[in-house]
Amino acid sequence: MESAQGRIWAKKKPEPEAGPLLLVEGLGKAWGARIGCADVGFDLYPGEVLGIVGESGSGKSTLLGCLAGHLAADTGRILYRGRDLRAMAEPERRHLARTEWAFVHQNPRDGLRMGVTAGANVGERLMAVGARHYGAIRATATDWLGRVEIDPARIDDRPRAFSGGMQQRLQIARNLVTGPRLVLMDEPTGGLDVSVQARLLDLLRELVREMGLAVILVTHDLAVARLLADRLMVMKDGRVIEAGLTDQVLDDPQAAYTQLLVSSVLQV
Ligand SMILES: Nc1ncnc2c1ncn2[C@@H]1O[C@H](COP(=O)(O)OP(=O)(O)OP(=O)(O)O)[C@@H](O)[C@H]1O
Repeated sequence: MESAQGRIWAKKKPEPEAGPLLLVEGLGKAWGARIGCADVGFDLYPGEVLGIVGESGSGKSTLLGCLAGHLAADTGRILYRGRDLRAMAEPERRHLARTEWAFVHQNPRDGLRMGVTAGANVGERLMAVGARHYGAIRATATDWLGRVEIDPARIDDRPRAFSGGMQQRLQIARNLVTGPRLVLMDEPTGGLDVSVQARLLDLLRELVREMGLAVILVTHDLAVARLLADRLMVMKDGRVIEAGLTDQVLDDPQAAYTQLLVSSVLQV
């Protein structure tokens, strides 16, 4: 997308759509005799943030991996804008992942190319969706570094010269620059100092709102879920045991397990 100024803009508000962006039904994956996740179902509308919480081993990563196509589910349907991802040919799915989806890893090293500059980390995503004009790509990368509060003067530095918080912000810029509709996030603030986490959460909240992103956010941190998520799904032993509006689930949990989770009796 090129504006009159020759810049590439990624601030894309999704046009209103009738149905959910994502509709998941009966999703399951076993690891041998062990349940990874089972019978998971939910919907997600444009602009909505769905938090997935639960203790370690409850199936959050397995579910996210199945949604992202990193893992092959055994059962169920994943309908993205009405099309079943599990029935989609791999090249088409990859194209979708590149153009409409994004994945923010807990460890920025998993989502960045550490051997190339910050500018190239952002710019190569634009090139992957067809941008070719070097000046426009660099201008957009510069804009995005500013948006994620990295000094644009550091555009030619490699990510390994950045702090953990800066690396995570760079990973976010790399993911959002192409204006995806759906972003999967796996513990995006995990492993960061509390003060760094707080600023990153503010930044994520602003970007999600401004870009109208739909987000699936896996976190074990209920404070993070409270800040970012509109709705919550609580998982235990691979199954969804409670779901609802975030405030409802956290302030008035129905399942005994959620009550324990909220009262922090459980170590999550
Ligand atoms: N690669 C694997 N091989 C075998 N079993 C696995 C594998 N990955 C996950 N599991 C099992 O699947 C179940 C769900 O694990 P999963 O990692 O999805 O939970 P989680 O909620 O993401 O945990 P955490 O918060 O610790 O990442 C667990 O019983 C786990 O032992």
